[in-house]
Amino acid sequence: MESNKPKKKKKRTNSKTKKQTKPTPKTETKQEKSEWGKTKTEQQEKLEPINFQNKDKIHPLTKQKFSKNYFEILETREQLPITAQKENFVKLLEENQVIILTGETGSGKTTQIPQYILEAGYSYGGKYRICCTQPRRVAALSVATRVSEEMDVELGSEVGYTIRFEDKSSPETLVKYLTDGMLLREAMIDNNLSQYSVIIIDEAHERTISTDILFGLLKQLLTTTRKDDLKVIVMSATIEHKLFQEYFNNAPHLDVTGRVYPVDIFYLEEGENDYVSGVIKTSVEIHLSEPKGDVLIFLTGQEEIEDCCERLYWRLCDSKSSEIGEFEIIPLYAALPYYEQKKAFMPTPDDKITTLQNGEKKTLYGRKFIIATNIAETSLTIQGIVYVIDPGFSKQKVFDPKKRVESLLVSPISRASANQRKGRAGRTQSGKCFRLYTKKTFEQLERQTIPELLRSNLGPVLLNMKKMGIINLLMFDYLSPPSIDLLVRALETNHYLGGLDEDGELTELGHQISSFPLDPQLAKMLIKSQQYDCCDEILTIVAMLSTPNCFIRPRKRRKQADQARARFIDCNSDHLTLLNVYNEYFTIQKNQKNQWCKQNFINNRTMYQAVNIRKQLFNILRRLDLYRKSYNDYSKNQSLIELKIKKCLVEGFFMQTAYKLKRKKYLIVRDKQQVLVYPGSSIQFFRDWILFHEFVLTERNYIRTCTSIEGQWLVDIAPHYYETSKFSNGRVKSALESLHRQRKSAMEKFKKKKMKKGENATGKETEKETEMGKGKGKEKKKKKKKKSKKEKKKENVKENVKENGKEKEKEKENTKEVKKNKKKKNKKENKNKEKKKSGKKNKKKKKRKKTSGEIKNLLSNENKIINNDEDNSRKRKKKTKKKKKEKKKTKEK
Ligand SMILES: Nc1ncnc2c1ncn2[C@@H]1O[C@H](COP(=O)(O)OP(=O)(O)OP(=O)(O)O)[C@@H](O)[C@H]1O
Repeated sequence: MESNKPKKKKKRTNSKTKKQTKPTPKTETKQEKSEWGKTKTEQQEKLEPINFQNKDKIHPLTKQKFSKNYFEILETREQLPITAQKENFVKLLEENQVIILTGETGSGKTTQIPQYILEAGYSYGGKYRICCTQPRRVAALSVATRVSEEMDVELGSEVGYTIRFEDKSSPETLVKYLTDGMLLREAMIDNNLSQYSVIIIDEAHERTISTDILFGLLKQLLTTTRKDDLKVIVMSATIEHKLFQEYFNNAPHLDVTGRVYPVDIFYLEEGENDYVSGVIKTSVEIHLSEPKGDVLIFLTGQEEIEDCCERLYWRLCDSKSSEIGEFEIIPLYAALPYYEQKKAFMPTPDDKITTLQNGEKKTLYGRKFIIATNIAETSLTIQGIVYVIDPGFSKQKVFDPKKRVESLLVSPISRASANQRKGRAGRTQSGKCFRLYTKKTFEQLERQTIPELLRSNLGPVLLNMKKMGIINLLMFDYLSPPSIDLLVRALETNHYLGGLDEDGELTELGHQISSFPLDPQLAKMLIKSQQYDCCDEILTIVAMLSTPNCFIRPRKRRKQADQARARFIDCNSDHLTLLNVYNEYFTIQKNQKNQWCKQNFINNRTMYQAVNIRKQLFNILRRLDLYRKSYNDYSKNQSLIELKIKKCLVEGFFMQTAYKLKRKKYLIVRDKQQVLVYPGSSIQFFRDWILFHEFVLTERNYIRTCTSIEGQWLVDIAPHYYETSKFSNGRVKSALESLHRQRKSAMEKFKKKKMKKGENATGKETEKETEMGKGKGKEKKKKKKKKSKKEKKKENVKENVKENGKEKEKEKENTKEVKKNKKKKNKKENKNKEKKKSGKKNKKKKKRKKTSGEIKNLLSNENKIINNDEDNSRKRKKKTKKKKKEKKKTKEK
């Protein structure tokens, strides 16, 4: 991975073309033929080929001498099967707008095609870029690194990459590798993708949501705004090219045959039940008996990989053979930070030579075992990989639009995936692929992976599509159209969330949500956090939720791990437990963090990643002017902030709630699915209402990462979602009805108290009552508000908690009821007069008792906030006064 090329100290001076570094869209292009497949534009006549094989051996871009490394790599590049097709490809590109390119794994598509396009002049003297998408971050990064070496330039200059939370490109960049998700995000800002002259969609067989939406978007651009000056190439080793040819108006197909090194495939004779044990057994056999070469193993997820790493380590150590070669076991999955992922590309341990009992000398090979998810399945070349072990499974997203639940299921891979996995061997030398299933099983696998668009929750991507200017989502030209159910559900959830208005148009909130590379629920939580005065805490929680589980629970030390974890636990909330972990981690000194993680059974990598993500999210929040430092100090005022945090969680996740049936057994609110709280949850007090982050489908239905909430918050924060008319009869409906009733009476009482206070202040109680009843007291009320500072504060806090406009509705309802209950009120008011006489202190106590006893819901919590806020502000004022006095004294002295 690491470049052997000596690092340049000085920046090179740019050639003439370099002056036009910042790519700008070409606006004046005259088209001779606008028909697809055969276009020749004015631009194409202006192609400026770049000659990398000039006689002077001077680099055409850097204007420096080529390095030695360049020529060495050039030799291997020239042996790639794609080299024979170079001229053919360039000619096809000249004549067509779209090309479908297929070719064996390792034939040179990803690394060579962008270079051919650049050499042919499609950067138009540096005005345009060529980009190549990858479904995975690690692939984008490693391929960009390789191509920068092949082109003999620094990574980040002429060749760069952009992945989520990381951009290594510059205005000089001519060839850019980026994830398909990042290209989509770019399309949200620049709908025409005008900086690119050629867009390559690589690994098209993966059919990720982003790739599929890009297909539709590019097709639209090719017939409208970019019909004259954009070219698209669709590439893969394993696609059904005809499907793409038809979709892109009979675009030509170019197939690159042949590969450099062969790969032998081995199947099991009988199926393997426990594939992880199968992997360990095969790995040990390879290490003990196979010739030199590293091993790449495919498993389904982080936990499985970490577990397998540990088991394989002990199995190799316990190996009966007296001596074995050095070995290193390296995990590789998406959540690892880059410096950890890079270990997969580091050199293999050295061989050892041992003398056998009969005096013979034997070489014990050093070996690397890389245990990866399917992030290593496509585009990657890891030098030294000779053996691939493929158990035939991966985790796949499955969304049920009726139940509204998305889960990751361990499922059999497709034949296309199996061939990609095999293709990770035989890239720099010949290889072997051990499939831990029978040949018959292989033949029964699906040909292609089912497109993600057909089996995922489209909610997160929908706002992005809107932002890209796709007006009618139902009529969008999908390569494989998703079901109406999926689309309607996505529209509906975004509408409930407030991202889309009644007409399906993006709201201001929707625009803000789509600015975050997050699920809309998480983004909304972040946006709303300012309102609840807990930006810092929510930033941390969102960052922690965007990383894998931070708690480690090794098989042999589970008890110790659980004891260590207990320190962080919040008995009512997994979210707050995560916050506790992060807060403590943050206070630990940098050089002691690793040790602290070990002691506390916390995954250091996860924490490192959370810190990084938090920084990025903080920057976005600040850029949108939505960040406000949390006013209260969490460590000092925990219960108040916890309340605010929980309400803020409800702002994002009010659609993911459940109602208690039995202890750990809940019913998902809208969909009536019975679920259990995940066994590892921190929650110990199982309240009536619970909010969850994830639905996990294993042999049972679980909800994971939960927080106990007050039901009243749901009807207060999302009354539109919790309208009882939307629920069928049952427990949940009757619980909600009772919540709505409580809410009404709570508001009524709240109103009354407000009124009473006002009346007490002026001594004209009955007058106000009647005026309020008639709805004429607004102006007088405003004047009184000005008089009373305390009341003002209360209202500010209350406004924060309520949703826009809801308060007005509540007031209307209340004024109607005030009329009806006039007589009752008068009686109570008389009682209150008596209470006032009995002194202020008693009065306060009684009020608190009354509210806590009668209203367990929102109102009591609001009052708590108000009271706490008041107390805090009083304390603060006292403190500042004291400080001022002290300062004065010191000055006087
Ligand atoms: N980092 C690297 N180190 C050494 N050789 C490499 C590296 N990357 C690529 N190669 C060489 O370049 C060849 C072509 O790689 P490339 O990724 O372009 O193939 P591909 O056709 O796109 O394969 P796939 O379909 O698997 O993505 C590899 O087979 C390998 O020989």
